[in-house]
Amino acid sequence: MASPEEALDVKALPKIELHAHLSGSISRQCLHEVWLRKKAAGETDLEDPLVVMPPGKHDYDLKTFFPLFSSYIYNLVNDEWALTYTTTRVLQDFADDGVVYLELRTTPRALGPLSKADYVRRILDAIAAFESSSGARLRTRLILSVDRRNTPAQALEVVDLCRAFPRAQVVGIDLCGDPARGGIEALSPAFEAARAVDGLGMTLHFAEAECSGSEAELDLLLGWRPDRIGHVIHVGERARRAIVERRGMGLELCLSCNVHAQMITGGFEAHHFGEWWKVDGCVPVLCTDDVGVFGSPLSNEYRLVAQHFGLTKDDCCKLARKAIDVIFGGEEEKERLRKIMW
Ligand SMILES: CNc1ncnc2c1ncn2[C@@H]1O[C@H](COP(=O)(O)O)[C@@H](O)[C@H]1O
Repeated sequence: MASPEEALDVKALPKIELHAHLSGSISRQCLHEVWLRKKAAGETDLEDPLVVMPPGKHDYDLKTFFPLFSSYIYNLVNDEWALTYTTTRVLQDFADDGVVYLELRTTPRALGPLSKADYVRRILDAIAAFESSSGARLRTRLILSVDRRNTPAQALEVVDLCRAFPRAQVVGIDLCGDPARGGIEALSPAFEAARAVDGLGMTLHFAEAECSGSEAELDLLLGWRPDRIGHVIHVGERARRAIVERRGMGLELCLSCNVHAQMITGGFEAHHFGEWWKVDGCVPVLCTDDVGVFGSPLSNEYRLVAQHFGLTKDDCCKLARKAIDVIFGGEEEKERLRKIMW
């Protein structure tokens, strides 16, 4: 007889992805293709991505992970063509994995002649082109990220960009980046300004590492009144109570990322998904974070929770559907999802 997890086709299950970083979601094969083209054109001295990030290597910890972007991926995906090519491939990969709604997040970067606003525009163009030509059920909205390294002025620039694009396209703002980087009090004015933007959702990387899990930091972040929080690892009793009391807060939980990056100990069984998934008052959502780095597509995250926490087919379908409550994409999109999600 089939076990409960065998009975569920996790790939065919219509799924919602709410925590995916664009640059971290690009597959190694796709990076390799970008590299091949740039190498042939004499446009890059970088090493082959398949050498820098060998297939099958997923054990990047927080020390080795962030430099992958600043010293490698950002230097390879550094022009309009590469941005469009990689974005389109990321969308195709999510669609192929059965994702029907995606909130993709990215940190606006100026790329040569492209301003940060152009960067956002090119990604939105790629999304529109994909939606009109692919035939996939995937709908994608954008979240703009503030990196913890950003100055207060740069963070305000991200808020301005959020404001400048229609809510049908840019639906939220995020705080991401290396959690070892402190000093985020300086970013408060930006997040307070973001809170005042009509209809803009807010999600924050939250208690990702021990150094970013102090009561002072968590109080500060909760004071910005996020709608969702990501990772939620080093959370003390007080913050846990505050989260539950908010009622309906989305928790973006990234099992494979947390295990492979050794952000938690004890493997999948010890993941805090096990504590949160039955808690009344918040909405845990399975997410991939950086599927290009950690190698686990969203369908696999559902397989993992079935395997390690005994979720039945019905539990998995309910978990997937529950995410509808915390998307930033608006009522019409929620209605569409209610119709197509099992
Ligand atoms: C452990 N997981 C994580 N924690 C914190 N920040 C992360 C992250 N994974 C990715 N990023 C953030 O996303 C950027 C790359 O995508 P974009 O250039 O924005 O598309 C990284 O530079 C990092 O700041």
